[in-house]
This record gives sequence, C-alpha cells and structure tokens, in this order.
Amino acid sequence: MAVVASAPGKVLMTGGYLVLERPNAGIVLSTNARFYAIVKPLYEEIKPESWAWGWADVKLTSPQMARETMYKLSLKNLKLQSVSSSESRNPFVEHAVEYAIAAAHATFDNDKKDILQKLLLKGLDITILGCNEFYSYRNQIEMRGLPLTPQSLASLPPFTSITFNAEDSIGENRKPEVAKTGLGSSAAMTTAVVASLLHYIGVVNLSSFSEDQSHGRKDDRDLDMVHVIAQTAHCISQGKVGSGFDVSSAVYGSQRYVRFSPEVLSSAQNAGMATPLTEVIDDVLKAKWDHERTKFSLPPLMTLLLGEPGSGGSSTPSMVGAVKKWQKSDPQNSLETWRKLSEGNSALEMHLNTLCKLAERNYNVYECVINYCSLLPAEKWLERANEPSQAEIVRELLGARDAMLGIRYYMRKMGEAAGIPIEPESQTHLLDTTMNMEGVLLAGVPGAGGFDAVFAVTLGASSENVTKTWSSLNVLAMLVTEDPRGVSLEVNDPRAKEITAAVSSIQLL
Ligand SMILES: Nc1ncnc2c1ncn2[C@@H]1O[C@H](COP(=O)(O)OP(=O)(O)O)[C@@H](O)[C@H]1O
Ligand SMILES: C[C@@](O)(CCOP(=O)(O)OP(=O)(O)O)CC(=O)O
Repeated sequence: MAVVASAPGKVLMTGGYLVLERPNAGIVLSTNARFYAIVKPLYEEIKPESWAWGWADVKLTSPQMARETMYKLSLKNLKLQSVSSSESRNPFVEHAVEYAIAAAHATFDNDKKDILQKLLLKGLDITILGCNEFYSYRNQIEMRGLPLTPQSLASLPPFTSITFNAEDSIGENRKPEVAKTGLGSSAAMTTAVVASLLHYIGVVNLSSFSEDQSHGRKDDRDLDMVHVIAQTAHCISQGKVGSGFDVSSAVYGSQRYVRFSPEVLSSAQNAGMATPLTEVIDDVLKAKWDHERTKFSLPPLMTLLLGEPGSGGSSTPSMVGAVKKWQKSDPQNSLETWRKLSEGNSALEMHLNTLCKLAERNYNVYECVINYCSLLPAEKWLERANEPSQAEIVRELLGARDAMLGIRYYMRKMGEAAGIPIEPESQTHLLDTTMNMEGVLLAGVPGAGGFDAVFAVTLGASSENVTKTWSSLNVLAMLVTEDPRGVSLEVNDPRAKEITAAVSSIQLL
C-alpha cells in the first residue's frame, strides 16, 4: 500500500559558511514546513513484459511544478532512464531512487532480493509535495491585492503551484529557478523520498517515527540509514559536497551540527558509469560517518519567526564560491574574521543553553521575566529586574543579543570582503528595526544570508506585534515555526489533512 513520509525544512541560525569546515558547529532549527513523498505501486499486477525485459516503470509526479516524468528502472544495474523530455527531470529524486534501491541490494539476502524484484516490477508511483512555506508567494498575494499578512498566506490552498523566477534573472549571483524562501526544499525533498522508499521496500522500518509514536523510539539506526542515503543523493545531485546541515536536520530535526568529513562520499563522487551502484552504496554505508549531532532547541517561551522581504531568494553555491575565493586570497584576515564568528556562534549557543537551564531551574521566575521583557525594548529589560534571579536571566538574554550583533557584524564584514551580499544593506536596516522592537531577542539572516527570508527570535506573545510591524514595512511574516521533529512516517496523503486544516484556518480569519 501507499507509504507517506515527510521531512522538515530548516533555518540555520548560526554557523553559515563556518559549518562547511570541521570542527565548526552550526545551530539548525527544523521547521513545521514539511516535504512529503508518497510511494505506491503503479500497477496492481506485475506486467508480463517487465519480467522479460527486467525493467520497472517509475512515475514521478510533482503537482506543484505541473511535472510528470516517466522513467524505466533497470533491474540489472539499478539505473533510471528518463522516457520524458529532459527539462522535466529531477536529479534529486532520481539519485534518491537509485541509491535507495541500491541500499536494499547492498543489505538484503537473496530471498529479500526476490521479494524486492517483484515489488519493483509493479512499478513505483512517487508523488512529491512541498508545503507552501518553502516557496515565495509574495507576487501572487500582491497580484491578488491581498494584504502582506500571514492570514493572506493561510488563505492560499495547500501545496499551491510554485512560481518560477523569470528566466533572465536566473544564474550566477542572481535568482534560483523557483521563487524559494530558503528553507531547504531540495534537502527535505530528497530526504522524504529516501525515507518513504526505504520504508516501502523494507530496508528500514519507520513506524516508531510516526507522529503518535515518536516517544517510544529505541535507536536511530533506521534514521542513520536514511541519513547516509539522502546525504549521498543530495550531494551527488547538487554536484558539490556542502556541509550537510540541511539533510541532517531534515532527518533528525533541530540540532547542533558538525559536518561529516567529505571523504565519506569519495566512492560516490569518483564512481564511473560502469561502477555498480550496489558497490558504491556499500562503500558509502561502510564509510566512517563522523558528523556530530547534539540536541538543541530554543529555550521555552521563545518563538522563531521568518519574514520574507521579497526578492525571490539567493543562489547559495555562488556565494559559497566567493567566500572560498576570499579565504584563499586573504588568509590572514579571513581567518581572523572566522575566529570572531566562531566565538560569536559559541557565545550565542552558550547563552541559549543557559537560558534553557535557568527555565528548568525556576520556571516561574523565567516565565515572569520573559513576559515582562516581551512588552519592552531590550534596553529596558534590566531596569525591570527586581531580584537577582531575574537579573541573571536578563543578563543571559542580553548576552544572546550581543552575541548575535557580533555575528551580524562579522557576517557583514565577510560579505564585504568577499564581494557578496551576505547581509545586504536592505536586510541590515530590517534586522536593526526588528531587533529594536519590543520583545525581540535577536534577528539575523539565516544560512548563507543574502535576500532569502530573515529570522527573528521573539519572547512571549510579542511575535504578533512583530508580524504586524513587518507587514507595515512590506515584509511578509511567514507561517513558519520551529518544530524539532525530523523524518516522520505519515498516516495519510497530506492533501487530505491539509484541506481540513485550510478550511478551519479560513473559518478563523
Ligand atoms: N515541489 C517540488 N517539486 C519538484 N522539485 C522541487 C520542488 N521543490 C523544490 N524542488 C527542486 O529543488 C530545487 C531547489 O532547491 P535548492 O536550490 O536547494 O533550494 P532550497 O534552498 O529550497 O533547498 C528546485 O530548483 C527544484 O529543482
Ligand atoms: C553557506 C552554508 O554554510 C549554509 C547555506 O545555508 P542556506 O540555509 O542559505 O542554504 P540553501 O538552502 O542552500 O539556500 C553552506 C553549507 O553549509 O552547505
């Protein structure tokens, strides 16, 4: 029957660029924006001619891109061949399918391989769906004459069609193919496809990673398999080995992340056309995956907000290229800037962790401080503390703010030196204004920076006012919140659930 799995999008709060090099850490928050993959057989019965030819049919549907692609999967070498036009191809999903099936071959005994063969001969029908939050709908909202508010976003049907950026604006340093918000759609998409397929063919059992059973999980071995296959597929499809924080958070959820050594992927990168895929995946599975993942979540009563200033996103690979070029051309200054950034990242992490501990130690005092700070601008926070335990919490809040200001300063510096807009002036203005609003702890450009959505962390109930002020500043507050869950097995096709949710949210407006 149909298997539906989902994986979340992310916000890299600290560690942009630095996380590309071990042992620098990045703090990544996973979000409620999820990518879904639905896998089911194409045919009820095995088609007799498939037996003879050793090919299985694979159909990939992306309703939001109005794309439907047919492939033939060779059961001999496990490679996919498209029988549709080349522009509708999706390398992320193609690699996800090939590697997931190769993982089965690398781990199954002969009996299981026979069962797999029969299952594949029924064909694979794969549908991929990304939540609206992954994509920019500003243009549609403006065109429909709706206000730039989260309520307007909520009125869009779930899994709305994606806007493509104009062709003449795509390319180096400019805009990506689709108008995206920067939540990591390709990583979440690849992970969701790998998870649903590995579960469908029986390589993993994700039943304990469904929403209602997520407390009783025993170990992460099945997730580790999803991670290795999704990470390999994502890197090979992108043609580059990034830090992998986006795939890691798509698999495991919010975390503090230190990257894997790129060598673990060398056999996949160096594989020639003739290298058997099973061999490649066997090597990758046996490689020494040395990434580190530690639990991380925002302290209580803090809310992650994302605001879309409206320029259709930035192209990350070209920004990474520029930073690497600058590191080579000016090793001394770049090292110094990275050192400062690394200090700022550690300081922010430390203050947030301390705040979690203080909340645990005395929740009442913590709640009281957060509530009064949520009504005041930061410079008034300490004035209001009337006992040492309150002042202790405020000092941590102010420490987190200062660390963020330092991070922003050095990120801007790095952008200027590398000649790329990591925190462009328009974003600086928006972030400064946001950080001066009542109840805002911090704000910044996530990940690689640029013109993607900005993030803010707000205290208590202040997020509502921030959202309103953003709207008056022409910034669209997105319907994104932190959700620490990683991969999840879903009970239903999300379109059924989303319709119910959309109807109730319209009734609320
Ligand atoms: N719903 C979708 N259907 C098919 N492909 C998608 C979908 N969403 C995203 N993609 C693919 O992912 C790419 C965007 O990935 P990427 O550039 O990594 O952006 P992001 O920052 O969101 O990860 C798109 O160009 C497209 O190829
Ligand atoms: C520069 C980076 O460290 C962070 C990029 O983070 P983003 O969150 O901006 O990523 P995209 O989803 O690709 O836009 C590169 C990396 O870590 O791989």
